[in-house]
Amino acid sequence: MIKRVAIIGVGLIGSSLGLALGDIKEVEEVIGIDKNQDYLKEALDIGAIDRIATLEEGVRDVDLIIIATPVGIIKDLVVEILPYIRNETIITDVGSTKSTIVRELEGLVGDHIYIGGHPMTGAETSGPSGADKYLFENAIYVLTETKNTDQDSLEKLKNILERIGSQVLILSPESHDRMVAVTSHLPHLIAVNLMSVIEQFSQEDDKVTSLIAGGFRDTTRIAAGDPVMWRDIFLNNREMVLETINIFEERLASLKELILKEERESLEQTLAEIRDARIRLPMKKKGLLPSNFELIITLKDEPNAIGRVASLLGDAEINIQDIEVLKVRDEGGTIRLSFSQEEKQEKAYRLLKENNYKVIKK
Ligand SMILES: NC(=O)c1ccc[n+]([C@@H]2O[C@H](COP(=O)([O-])OP(=O)(O)OC[C@H]3O[C@@H](n4cnc5c(N)ncnc54)[C@H](O)[C@@H]3O)[C@@H](O)[C@H]2O)c1
Ligand SMILES: O=C(O)C(=O)C[C@]1(C(=O)O)C=C[C@@H](O)C=C1
Repeated sequence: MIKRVAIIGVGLIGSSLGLALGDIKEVEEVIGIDKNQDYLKEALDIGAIDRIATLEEGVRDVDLIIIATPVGIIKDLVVEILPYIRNETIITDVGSTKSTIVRELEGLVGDHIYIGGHPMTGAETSGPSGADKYLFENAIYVLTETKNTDQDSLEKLKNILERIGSQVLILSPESHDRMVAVTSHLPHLIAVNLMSVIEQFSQEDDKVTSLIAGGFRDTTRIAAGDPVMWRDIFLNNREMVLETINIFEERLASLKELILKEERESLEQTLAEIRDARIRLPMKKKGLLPSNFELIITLKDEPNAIGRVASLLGDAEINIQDIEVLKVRDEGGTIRLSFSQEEKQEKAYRLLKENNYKVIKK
């Protein structure tokens, strides 16, 4: 049974895991280790960890060690802790890339147990201030399996991750890296590149940014992500990322060609095929994407309008996963609420209707 957990790196993912695991009855203690003292204090204040420890002392007598630092230093940290830990302690990490880390660590850990992990959920913020105990609810959590994987430990880890609401998907490190190159790493690169284009335009005319609407916001949110984390991801999954960039460049070149040659029909047909593929994505089913169940609510322009919605749902113990202001007008505004499960969306919908809110499901 996993009773004591040490988290190395109490940033966004580490603290979110601390909050979620701390809620499990059998988990008696969550220990926080970090090089950043402010983050450690913050993690302690929000209840993500029960106490702060040094690397050497914190990992000595725990059942599970989670390494939640940038990818580039995971291997060195594991090497550093090996002399202090018990053989049966499970070591895992949450790094966004897996092949290199798993290959290197499996060669290094000897009789110790290491299982690679990667939660397919997150945010563009860093540190414990953005931590969310519901981050893993209904989200895919990848665990890697190789011929060296200890099956009992894999099962134990899978079990505890399911207890915090994740859907565990077991993959080889290589297929994980191939898939995330296109679902996560390429999107980040595109967001960053798009952001750099608007930067160039806004240096010529600063009014450009005032024309930003939903499309730009939706496609660039992740460009605010931590540069160290993303540097490590791109360099660690270099080959796969380069392969997806090549495919992206080819696709962009053919779209460019259609526009250049004013090929109306082909352009429309290509756009229609891509739109259909986007609509077919399993966004609302349990699948490779975290579910996203949304409500759109129109509010009157009055003080604390959003606060009242939040309180109404909070009092009914319905957790709002995300809240976004879509439009603000003189007569009021529109907000979008996201929930992690369809049942929560349904419960919130009924409650808001009963309280005479103008609300639609998405
Ligand atoms: N942010 C996301 O959306 C997301 C999602 C899934 C996985 N990940 C992965 O999770 C890991 C952590 O990302 P995050 O978003 O929580 O970043 P973060 O910056 O919020 O947290 C990283 C933490 O690691 C600590 N750290 C760095 N070097 C350290 C060292 N030598 N010793 C001890 N602590 C050290 C930092 O002080 C910080 O608290 C990364 O490997 C990232 O690839 C991130
Ligand atoms: O910001 C988010 O919403 C995320 O899900 C972050 C995200 C992603 O976009 O794929 C970023 C990197 C991680 O390794 C996993 C998740």
